Amino acid sequence: MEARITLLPGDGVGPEVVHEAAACLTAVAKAYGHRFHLEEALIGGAAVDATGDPLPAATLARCQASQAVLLGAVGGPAWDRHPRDQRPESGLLRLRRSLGLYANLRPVKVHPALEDASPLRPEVTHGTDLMIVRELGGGLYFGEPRSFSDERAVNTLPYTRTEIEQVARVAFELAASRRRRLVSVDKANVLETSRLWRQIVDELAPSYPTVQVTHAYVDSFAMALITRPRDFDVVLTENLFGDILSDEAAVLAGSLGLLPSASLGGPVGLYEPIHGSAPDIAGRDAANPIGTILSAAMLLRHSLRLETEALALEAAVDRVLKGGHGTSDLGGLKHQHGTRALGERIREAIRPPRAKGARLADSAYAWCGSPEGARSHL
Ligand SMILES: NC(=O)c1ccc[n+]([C@@H]2O[C@H](COP(=O)([O-])OP(=O)(O)OC[C@H]3O[C@@H](n4cnc5c(N)ncnc54)[C@H](O)[C@@H]3O)[C@@H](O)[C@H]2O)c1
Ligand SMILES: CC(C)[C@H](C(=O)O)[C@@H](O)C(=O)O
Ligand SMILES: [Mg+2]
Repeated sequence: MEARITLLPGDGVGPEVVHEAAACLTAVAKAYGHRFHLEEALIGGAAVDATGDPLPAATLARCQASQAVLLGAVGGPAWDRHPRDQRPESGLLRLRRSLGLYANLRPVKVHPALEDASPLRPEVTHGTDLMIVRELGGGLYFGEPRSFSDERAVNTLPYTRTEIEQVARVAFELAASRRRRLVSVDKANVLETSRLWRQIVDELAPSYPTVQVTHAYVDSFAMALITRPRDFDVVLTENLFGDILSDEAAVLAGSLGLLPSASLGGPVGLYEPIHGSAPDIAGRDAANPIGTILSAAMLLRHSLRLETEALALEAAVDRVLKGGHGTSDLGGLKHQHGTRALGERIREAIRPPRAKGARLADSAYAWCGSPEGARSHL
């Protein structure tokens, strides 16, 4: 197939990790006989420096004209004092909103080769396989009124029935196609929007009779997530809670650099690692590219509907980790590499279709749960 994919490298380690993931997409295209047209555009601080706008109109137009977007990260100390609409992060938020993306899928798996990479005990983390479904288009990030002065600052946390229902349905569908457990995380003991959230999740539950639904308060859930992660399957939550809980969940996996994400809901999907621009290691060939490479696998699966190719890329990552290869953030692995060398190893591990020993679906990172389930409500 032919596909147009926009690359948004962004800031800090963004260009380094996107470079490796884009090369993986090219390698998949070659192995499987596709033509991917990869075109770069500016976003974030890089775009502010070049144009004064963290999401230039040309970038948005290019994203809208492609089938999928792969983003690295935005932000960094150079832009921290810029006014809000010229901050790199505001460009990313505008992009998510403009593309109509409301469901952010953040899978968290603990790879058997990385059980010693986490500060948590392997008895706790072993076998963890979660899907965090984070609402992405509403809540505190976008709520009005918002204001700032030296004496008083305001943010607002609104949610409408429609916003809650549409993301909750994605989570229910995913749960139905996975291990049929859904935990909805809120703060209904304090927040009105959380009360509505809980009410709507309960209203939807009878339509998904196979799914066992529970509710949890975000404070105690934050503890449960890292003390008994195997108890959870799909985790549904609002925008800010999902942001925080997914970084916390990275501790289970072994590094923030490992976790991918897919943002869905509109005609064009956005794929990005959950980490930021990592200014402390930027430009040193030290960033872990796996989160971005696994995001590229999600892109193949969700936007291009190339499930076998997605599995092939996930299997390549799996094989490289099993061989003891990683970046320096993955403590305990035998062979430590830079970003580029690890990316190259992963590319070389991509197997063409029907290759001997490909065993794609068996890899530790293989998607669990039918993407069709998620699609039916997107
Ligand atoms: N989606 C995004 O673009 C995104 C996400 C989060 C943060 N940010 C922005 O990034 C900037 C830095 O934020 P931060 O430092 O709080 O968070 P961060 O995620 O950039 O970094 C947190 C820690 O994790 C490490 N880390 C992150 N990615 C890594 C990787 N791929 N490999 C190895 N280690 C990795 C970093 O070195 C750092 O020690 C801020 O401007 C923030 O707003 C952007
Ligand atoms: C950079 C920031 C706006 C972003 C968010 O909060 O959504 C990031 O933390 C993320 O997790 O993608
Ligand atoms: Mg975040």
